Amino acid sequence: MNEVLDPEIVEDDESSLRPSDFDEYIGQTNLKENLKVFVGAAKLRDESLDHVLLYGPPGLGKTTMSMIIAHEMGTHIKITTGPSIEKTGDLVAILTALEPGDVLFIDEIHRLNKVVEEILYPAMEDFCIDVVIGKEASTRSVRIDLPPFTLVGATTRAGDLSAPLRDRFGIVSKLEYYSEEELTQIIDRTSRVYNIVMDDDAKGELARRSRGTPRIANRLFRRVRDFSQFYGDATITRDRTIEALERLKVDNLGLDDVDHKYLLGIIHRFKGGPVGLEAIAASIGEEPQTLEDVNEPYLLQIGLIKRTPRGRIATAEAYRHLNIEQDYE
Ligand SMILES: Nc1ncnc2c1ncn2[C@@H]1O[C@H](COP(=O)(O)OP(=O)(O)OP(=O)(O)O)[C@@H](O)[C@H]1O
Repeated sequence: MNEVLDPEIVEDDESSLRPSDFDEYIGQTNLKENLKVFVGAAKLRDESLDHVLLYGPPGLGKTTMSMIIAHEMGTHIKITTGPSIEKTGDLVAILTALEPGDVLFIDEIHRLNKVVEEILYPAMEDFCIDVVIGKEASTRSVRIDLPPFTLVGATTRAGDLSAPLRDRFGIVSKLEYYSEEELTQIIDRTSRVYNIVMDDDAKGELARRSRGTPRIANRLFRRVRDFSQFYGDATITRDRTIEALERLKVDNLGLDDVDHKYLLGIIHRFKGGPVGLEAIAASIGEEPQTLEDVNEPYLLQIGLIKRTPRGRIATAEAYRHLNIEQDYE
């Protein structure tokens, strides 16, 4: 059973697409194969799994993987987010309601406030918490034992985690962007779940334009399906896929409007860089944090930008992709 503790988290259309066990989870092979061993060994010892930290760009399957861990361990998962745990009392309430072996998933764990975070240290290490009760002169600290549980923390910014918190995770793993082939398999699975026929080359085209990210592949799949159904196609073809994606302003590398604004900003306003993130963000009216977490990792991965100590640079590849002549001075 999944229990969502944060009212801001909405179980959307995505939930029907989530793979439920290791075998259905496509890609992230290294992480998956290692977790199979750790889960299997914990089950043999009849213990809870050690705490797991998953980091990497959004939409790569951190939440999905934490649900699979709970499923494979034969336990329940409670889902919440760092910013929604405002007071120590909120966390104490969550921890004391856990059943033995439960998985507690905290998304955006880097956004936990310091005081709340400190409660987690003994909870993770010794399965206990110290709670202060009473008022003024009569305050005393009471130790509450917790059942053994597994904390799965997810973050897009592992670097923002404090060292004491990071060190308490026994398993730390980065999720990588998916290859075109893996995304094609994910799209194939999505088309079967939705019972929609899609040509193989249409799947390949969609995979190429999904920025290595399953969540984007599934979102774009739904939009392409809209176009195809609206125009009465029996199957989704490559031509329809390209037409739909062009209308959604997703180019042949999967770059969207914001990526284009970002690259054109560096090239036209800052002569190709180097330029600091804050300056680019201000010049195009976007949030620096979103650019850093969402846009830049993919642009770096496909080699359109470089990060140097003096700032971001648009590479020759970026000029070629945007069809702009590079002006060497
Ligand atoms: N390996 C995978 N195989 C098949 N589908 C996947 C896989 N990983 C993710 N998905 C699909 O992508 C969607 C997004 O995944 P998920 O919500 O787990 O990402 P996330 O990394 O937790 O993102 P965020 O941190 O932004 O919440 C899921 O609903 C699921 O349908």
